[in-house]
Amino acid sequence: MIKVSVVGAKGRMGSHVVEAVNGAADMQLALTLDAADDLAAITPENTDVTVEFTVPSVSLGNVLKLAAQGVDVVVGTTGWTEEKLAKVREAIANGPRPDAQKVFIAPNFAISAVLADYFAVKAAKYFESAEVIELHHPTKVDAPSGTAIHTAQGIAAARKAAGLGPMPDATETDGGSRGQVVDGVHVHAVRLRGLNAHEEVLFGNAGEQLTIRADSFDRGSFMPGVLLAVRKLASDAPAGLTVGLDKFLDL
Ligand SMILES: NC(=O)C1=CN([C@@H]2O[C@H](COP(=O)(O)OP(=O)(O)OC[C@H]3O[C@@H](n4cnc5c(N)ncnc54)[C@H](O)[C@@H]3O)[C@@H](O)[C@H]2O)C=CC1
Ligand SMILES: O=C(O)C1=N[C@H](C(=O)O)C[C@H](O)C1
Repeated sequence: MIKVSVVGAKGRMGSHVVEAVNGAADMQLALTLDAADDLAAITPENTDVTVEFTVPSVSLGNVLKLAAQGVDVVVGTTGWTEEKLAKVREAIANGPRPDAQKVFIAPNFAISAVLADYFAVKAAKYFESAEVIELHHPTKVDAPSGTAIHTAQGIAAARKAAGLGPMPDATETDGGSRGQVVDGVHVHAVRLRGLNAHEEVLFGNAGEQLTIRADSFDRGSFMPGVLLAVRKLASDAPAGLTVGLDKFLDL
């Protein structure tokens, strides 16, 4: 049995994870923590893998504490930057299990979103223009979504590797309508009651367009990916920091 603790257990995602772990025949729920609880309660003795879904402002601190306690972590919380990832690598290197500690961070656990991201990176070098639109429930605290940032970064890297220059854009005045620019890719965020988590990647050439769209209608859509990551960390995932569910899929 894989002993799984959940941090952020009272939240929208955390409560789904608790339910999913309880429903998994090979897992046993260990501790469920939320804000104000002490992470020191989670140890390698009572927990094989901790799942962390909290808020971007606290997630790095949580992961650093858990790494210092030698606990393996699956992280779904957004807000990760290269600087924050570097701190996680440092915490692993300075922690009690530098050669065995595993931390896994995924911007998105839904297979539809992971594939959309993967296909977008593949398509990027064939198009002059690319923009990302993400659409979410209005209770989401961050914009743009972690997934949209990840997709834009992937598109930008693929364009750069293919030797593509900046995208055509004659905008001279912008009151904010062109969205946030992530590595040269415009990212737009919609917040609308009734939505859950959705992303569209638009690619354009003269006279043609490709649209890649992923829709998560229900938070249950993230759970197979979360459980897959827990199982991978408890078995053959490499030690160190791994980012992206695509690393655990046969793509
Ligand atoms: N990677 C993925 O597939 C997905 C990622 N997310 C991300 O997961 C995060 C959480 O999203 P939701 O569950 O919708 O948010 P939420 O606001 O419903 O839940 C957050 C929970 O974290 C708790 N919390 C706050 N500070 C804490 C602390 N210091 N220690 C422990 N718990 C603390 C809150 O009390 C709350 O229960 C967001 O960053 C969101 O973007 C959401 C859906 C899918
Ligand atoms: O807050 C959410 O809901 C989601 N957050 C993640 C993100 O920011 O990419 C994943 C998914 O889009 C749902």
